[in-house]
Amino acid sequence: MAGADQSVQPGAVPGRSMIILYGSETGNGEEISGELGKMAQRLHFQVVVGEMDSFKLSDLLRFSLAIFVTSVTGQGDMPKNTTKFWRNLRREKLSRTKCLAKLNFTIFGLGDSSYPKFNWAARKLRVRLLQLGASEFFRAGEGDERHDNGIDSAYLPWYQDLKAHILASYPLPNSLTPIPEDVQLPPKYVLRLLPQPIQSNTPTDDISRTTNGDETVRSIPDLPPADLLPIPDTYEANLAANDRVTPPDHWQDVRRLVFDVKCPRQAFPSFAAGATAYIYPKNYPKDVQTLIDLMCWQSVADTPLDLNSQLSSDIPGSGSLPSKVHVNPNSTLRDLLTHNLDISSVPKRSLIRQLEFFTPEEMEKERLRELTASGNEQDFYDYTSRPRRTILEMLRDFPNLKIPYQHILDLFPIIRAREFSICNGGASLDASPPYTLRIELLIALVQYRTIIRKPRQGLCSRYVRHLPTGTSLTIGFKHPPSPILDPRNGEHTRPLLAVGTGTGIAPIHALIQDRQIFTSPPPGETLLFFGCRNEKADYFYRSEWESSPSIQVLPAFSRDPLLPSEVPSLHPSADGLPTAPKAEEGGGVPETTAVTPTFDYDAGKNYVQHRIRKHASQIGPLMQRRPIICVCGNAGRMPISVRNALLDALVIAGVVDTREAAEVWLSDGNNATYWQETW
Ligand SMILES: Cc1cc2nc3c(=O)[nH]c(=O)nc-3n(C[C@H](O)[C@H](O)[C@H](O)COP(=O)(O)O)c2cc1C
Repeated sequence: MAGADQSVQPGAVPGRSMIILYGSETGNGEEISGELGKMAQRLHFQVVVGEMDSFKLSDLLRFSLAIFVTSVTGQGDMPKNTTKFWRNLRREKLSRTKCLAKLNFTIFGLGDSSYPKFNWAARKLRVRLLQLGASEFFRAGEGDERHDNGIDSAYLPWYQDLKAHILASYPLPNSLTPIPEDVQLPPKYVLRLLPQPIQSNTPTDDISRTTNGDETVRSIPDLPPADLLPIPDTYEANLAANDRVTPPDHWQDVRRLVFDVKCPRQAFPSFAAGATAYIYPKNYPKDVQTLIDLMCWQSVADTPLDLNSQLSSDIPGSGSLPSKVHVNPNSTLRDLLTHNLDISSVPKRSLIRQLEFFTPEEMEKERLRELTASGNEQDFYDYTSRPRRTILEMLRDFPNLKIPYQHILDLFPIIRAREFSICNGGASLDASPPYTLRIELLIALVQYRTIIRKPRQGLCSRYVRHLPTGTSLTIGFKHPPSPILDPRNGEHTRPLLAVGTGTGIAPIHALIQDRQIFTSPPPGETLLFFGCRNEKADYFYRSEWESSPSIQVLPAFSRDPLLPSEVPSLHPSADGLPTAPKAEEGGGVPETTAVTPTFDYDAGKNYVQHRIRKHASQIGPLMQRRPIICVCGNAGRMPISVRNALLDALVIAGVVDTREAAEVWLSDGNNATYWQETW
């Protein structure tokens, strides 16, 4: 086993223990927690890393230090895998105690500053821990996805400072020094083969063997196998439609997927607009075979693995496998690589750091070290994220690197479920028996050329592209922490001010259909700003909007030629705004001198924010009737530009006098509900 002799059992110093708890939706927080865990091991801590929900409050007090890492989801909400922990922490009866007085903690938050509630999860958690008497042993850190280098911009310096602080404040005994980076830590999970070769559960008609002289040649199927994995809280779904909704010559392939699901109806309540469905993509058999050949795993690839024995004793409750790895009985290495391990994701720093132990070649070791060295962030970015290089491609660049199959669970990331907003609601959720639920998704397939001119497809996009109708797959649902529409309170009569771009129209469409169920009293009016590229290519649901009298749509086609009358100018007062009567003339729309227009990156273009400013006088009265405001679509600059435009609209329409007052007005839940879902 290459490099295994360098492995050292880190001698944890008695009384030197650390717990790292994370809340994470898409894996960024989990990745950071893993890195912090390795740092703690090198500093001779006995360390435990796990999701917040896998711990009890009392567990915390058994450790000398605790590090919390959490991202944010929804509208400033805690991630799903913190729900139980957070509920316990917030119990009323704890408020009168200092029950965490013995806890020394620090916290790192992951967020996106385009959301109004930036890093709220970490901030809320920190405040509560302090309320309960815990001490902060090191300053809190906050990462921002919007920064040029994403979360790393704040995380990397925070990590370095934290390490130095721990070494200074919790010094090692004189006899010990930190375990150097070039010494391999023992793996957390070690795979073994089952002693008796049993037939793999991979269908033999999928992978047939033919004999070519002495050699056995595997014929590799084109598409991933259809076997379903035993994933808790998921349901079997039948793919009823997989239609391209953009014209074949349009740059983007957008699919409408329809699933018929057999699930207890309470698993998907009515009025669930804002809910998402998640599906698990799979790797393509050819890629899996390439990796097997590269790593010389041919002789073990199809032998069932012993997945029932204790592979890890590290994480309480994790059992034998990492909690997110779901397997069928008698699974093989090939099965794990097909269904569970994300070999086509961009390699993370933690993976690259470990790879040097599996190549005997000094040049390769050096290059791997160089990539993750402090100060080399640009090189790392240029090699990994910029060209969207995959793990498989990276391994090809290091021909002497051979990973022992036993270590793969420790190295490769786990394939995560991909989450999509459900785009239907109301009566359209009813399915014909034997199914109980019909849901629809609108998915833009990810395909592009990178700077190294390689065509790229997202793992899920590639999986969905060729998925035939009639395929059974595993599907799960997530509901927003609080419903957008609460039918008990007559919420449907509130006006809806929706801003959607591209497939961001999905949750808005679901909400509109949910509202249409009501007839007496009927739903409130809907004003929809919809942004897309071309009127003829990606104006989703156009016919529905046009045939519905209670919905007014104001589309912005960013790539279609603008009519001269529509060319937005830089100043909002000249931005095609209707000439407003003076306030004293009874028109209620004041002069616009108080407005500070935001000269966005998009000046001179035709985006939703321009439409919003242009139609400010229409938005004003609607704002005064406690609207539900939904902003959905691409993350990036859109959500901020839209919020700025809405603030301008409040001033232009005379609802408030200044931008500052508009900020206060829009943040007050009594005036409007602001619901943002951008990705
Ligand atoms: C649906 C959704 C909602 C989000 N809501 C917020 C939010 O309210 N505030 C914030 O600061 N970041 C928000 N984010 C950004 C995430 O916190 C950020 O992308 C983070 O890196 C995700 O880390 P994770 O992979 O560990 O979940 C949101 C992201 C998504 C996809």
